[in-house]
Amino acid sequence: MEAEKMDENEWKYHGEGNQSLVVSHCQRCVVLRFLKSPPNQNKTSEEILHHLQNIVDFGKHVMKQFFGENYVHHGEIIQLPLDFVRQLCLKIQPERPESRCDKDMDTLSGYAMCLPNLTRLQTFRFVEPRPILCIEIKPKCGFIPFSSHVSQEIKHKVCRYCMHQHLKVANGKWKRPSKYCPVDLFSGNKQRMHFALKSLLQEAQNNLKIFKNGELIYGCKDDQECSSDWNELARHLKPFFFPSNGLVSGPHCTRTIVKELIHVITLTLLSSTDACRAGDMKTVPVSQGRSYCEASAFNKELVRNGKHKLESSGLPRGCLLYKTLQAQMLDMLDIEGLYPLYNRVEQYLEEFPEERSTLQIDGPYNEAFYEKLLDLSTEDDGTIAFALTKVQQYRIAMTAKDCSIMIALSPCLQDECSEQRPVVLASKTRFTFSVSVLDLDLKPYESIPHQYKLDGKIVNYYLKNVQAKDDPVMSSLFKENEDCTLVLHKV
Ligand SMILES: O=P(O)(O)O[C@@H]1[C@@H](OP(=O)(O)O)[C@H](OP(=O)(O)O)[C@H](O)[C@H](OP(=O)(O)O)[C@H]1OP(=O)(O)O
Ligand SMILES: Nc1ncnc2c1ncn2[C@@H]1O[C@H](COP(=O)(O)OP(=O)(O)OP(=O)(O)O)[C@@H](O)[C@H]1O
Repeated sequence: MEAEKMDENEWKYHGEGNQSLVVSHCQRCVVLRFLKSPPNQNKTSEEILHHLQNIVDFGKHVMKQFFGENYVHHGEIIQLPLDFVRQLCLKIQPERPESRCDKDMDTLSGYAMCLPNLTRLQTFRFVEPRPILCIEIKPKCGFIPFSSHVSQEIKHKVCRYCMHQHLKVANGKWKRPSKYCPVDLFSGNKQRMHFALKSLLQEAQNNLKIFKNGELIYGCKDDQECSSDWNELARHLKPFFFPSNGLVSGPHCTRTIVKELIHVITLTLLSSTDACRAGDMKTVPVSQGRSYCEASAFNKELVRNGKHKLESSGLPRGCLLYKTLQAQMLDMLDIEGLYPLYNRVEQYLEEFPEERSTLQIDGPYNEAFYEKLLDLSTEDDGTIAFALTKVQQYRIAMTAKDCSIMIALSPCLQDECSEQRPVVLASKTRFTFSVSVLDLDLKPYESIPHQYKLDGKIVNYYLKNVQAKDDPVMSSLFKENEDCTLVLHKV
């Protein structure tokens, strides 16, 4: 891309999260990703460049090893004319959701990341006439903590996402709780995965978005403005799934189309389209801990029907969900076991601040950094080296718990499908597809105390307001002492 010929009119607002804002090119399959920061907390150009370099290095040298070459797109840093960036910022400002405007896009440094547009198929450089559907899923944490450091029994039974839902609804972040449970999605069991995906379609929150030809057609633009009209969605999807059947309509048709969509997403999520270095590394056995969440609506339904055994078929080793789960499980000690180790590192840094760079706390995220992550021992020998390895592994796990998966699908005729491109079959169509992972920015070392506090809040809220209400004995105990934020232990 020629930076000097940049024209803001060729770019449009695409989306944003808490840390970055993304614009897409109208003709080419690329996006620009800009960092964001709170007003009046602008970083210097050098700091922005350093941050972006860290993001690229981390994707290239670390996350590619965990996820595989094809799934990760680390992108490159681009220096843009400041005038272009300022004009672009003005142009897209009206498109931005209000809830994201507490932070401003960086317009002072001129640096951004240039990445492939993952809402397009990865084999095409230019926007092409072929219709493309893209499903973005932010799956969140797919396992129940197995660490012996966990102090509350509930954490061994109910997953963090399901507990967190209650706090989020109470705080007004979402109007309704979602029935989605990540442990079902990561189970590898098709029935459970179908249920999880259907729940995401019912209440997308910030966990599901659907794009058609690069445009958002389903999901939340804003925390307030969510599109969840299945009839409208089916209207968009019909040409993809039933290209020659113009007559089918009505609720039955909507359900059929949504079912087809869920089926195709499940198959692509279970497909293996890449190998990776860490794939051969023995990380954490998926069988550790409980394989289902007690709060999952799917599980509750089974229990209601007198069935008590939830199946988890396990994920195929090569699929992106498996790799994501393995990376998430680098959180072996849980934040409760990790926090004292973080404090050990902090204490050491207080004594030897000059060691911060040798310890690679803030990078560089290179081959040496990756190599140190491979030590999976959990036996604490009291050293700073042990504490640091666990802290860095925890940061990787947190990153994998917050990343998103992009599935791009394009219908193809039988003779069009080449052997190089994976294909997935729906009942009336076949699709070529690509699966990628995005938002792999390493979570900051400094966020660990926040994680510790948030964990306590989520669990306490759940115990006090949800579990206690389900349990008459607990409920009366809480009523007797409304101030009690302390957690009750089983006797
Ligand atoms: O802590 P969580 O699980 O609420 O995750 C945060 C996300 O909230 P979510 O629960 O997905 O709605 C949150 O997403 P939203 O901004 O709420 O869409 C961010 O992704 C946040 O990451 P960062 O700290 O900005 O890098 C995420 O924070 P991290 O914990 O990943 O740092
Ligand atoms: N390479 C890409 N291709 C297409 N769309 C993208 C790409 N990168 C990001 N996006 C879109 O932009 C949105 C915001 O990007 P991203 O998730 O990286 O932001 P973030 O601020 O880091 O997120 P978070 O809030 O999770 O920290 C994504 O949800 C996705 O829809």
